[in-house]
Amino acid sequence: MNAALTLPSPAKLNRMLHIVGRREDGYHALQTLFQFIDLHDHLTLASRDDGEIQLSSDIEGVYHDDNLIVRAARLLQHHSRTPLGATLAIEKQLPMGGGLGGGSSNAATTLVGLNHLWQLNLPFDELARLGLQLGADVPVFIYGHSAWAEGVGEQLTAVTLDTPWFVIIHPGISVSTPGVFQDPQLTRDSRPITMARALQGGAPEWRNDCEAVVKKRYPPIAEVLHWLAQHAPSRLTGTGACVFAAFETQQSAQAIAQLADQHWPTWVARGLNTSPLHDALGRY
Ligand SMILES: C[C@@](CO)(OP(=O)(O)O)[C@H](O)COP(=O)(O)OP(=O)(O)OC[C@H]1O[C@@H](n2ccc(N)nc2=O)[C@H](O)[C@@H]1O
Ligand SMILES: Nc1ncnc2c1ncn2[C@@H]1O[C@H](COP(=O)(O)OP(=O)(O)O)[C@@H](O)[C@H]1O
Repeated sequence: MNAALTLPSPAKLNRMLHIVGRREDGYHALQTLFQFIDLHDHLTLASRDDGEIQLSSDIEGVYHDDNLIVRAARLLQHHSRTPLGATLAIEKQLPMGGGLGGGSSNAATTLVGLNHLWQLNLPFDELARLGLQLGADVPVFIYGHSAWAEGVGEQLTAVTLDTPWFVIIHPGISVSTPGVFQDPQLTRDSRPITMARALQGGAPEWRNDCEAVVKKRYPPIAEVLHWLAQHAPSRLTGTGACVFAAFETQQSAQAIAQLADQHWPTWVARGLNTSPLHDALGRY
């Protein structure tokens, strides 16, 4: 194996998420604010000359060929027609299917990392277009900046958000994203707002339109939202299952996290405006 790159693959939060329509293909038009947090997986990538793509570490419950890391590597290999392959290893910290975007982030880190390792020099726009084939949230992880997103999340405008400390709680169950989007009771007609309005923050704009349906379908998530709301405004990220609240200081976040941790897996993480992936890549 040639020299390896080890890169972080961070999580995101949806600070707010509105559903403003439904497209003809059944996908929903969103307005959302994405922010990265300093919680991440680690992906190690090494180039190989035989053209093989191998993920050397398994993720429980995900077949090798279905893994977004493998799919992203194969997609880039095919697109660029490189004769090179890669050996990849993932050290997973982020819970799967928790609304933290771990799978999309892994795909983005793979695309950005292999673009560097294989010396393809493809621009981020091209990687983002490729990444969108793998998941709606991949492009934001490619560009690596907090963003206002529209469409299905692919129309991105970089923004600068406040960077509080977040308490993030996993209610211990997984949410079916298609189930939430198919629910007849889902709010899908929120009035579109401007980015400027969204950036003013605060209620009523900083809400997640998936929350009502998710609470109805998954009582344990309703319980966590209710518990956390006793301490600070609590919100769902993406379609869940994770729930978060923002705190001004690390100490205040840690105090609440200690209480939550007695019942549910809990993390304290700082909000970021640039992705740790891009910070790390700059060091290579
Ligand atoms: C809504 C978000 C916000 O970040 O939720 P999270 O996945 O992060 O929780 C994402 O954009 C989700 O993106 P992603 O996770 O890639 O969604 P997919 O797996 O492609 O979607 C699963 C299914 O949900 C529905 N779906 C998804 C996204 C969307 N904008 N409209 C939809 O209707 C579609 O039925 C789709 O087949
Ligand atoms: N490398 C990967 N990491 C996480 N999930 C993956 C990966 N590859 C495929 N998946 C699949 O994608 C699903 C969504 O994962 P994830 O992106 O973590 O959740 P979410 O979209 O809720 O934030 C997982 O349940 C898993 O089946």
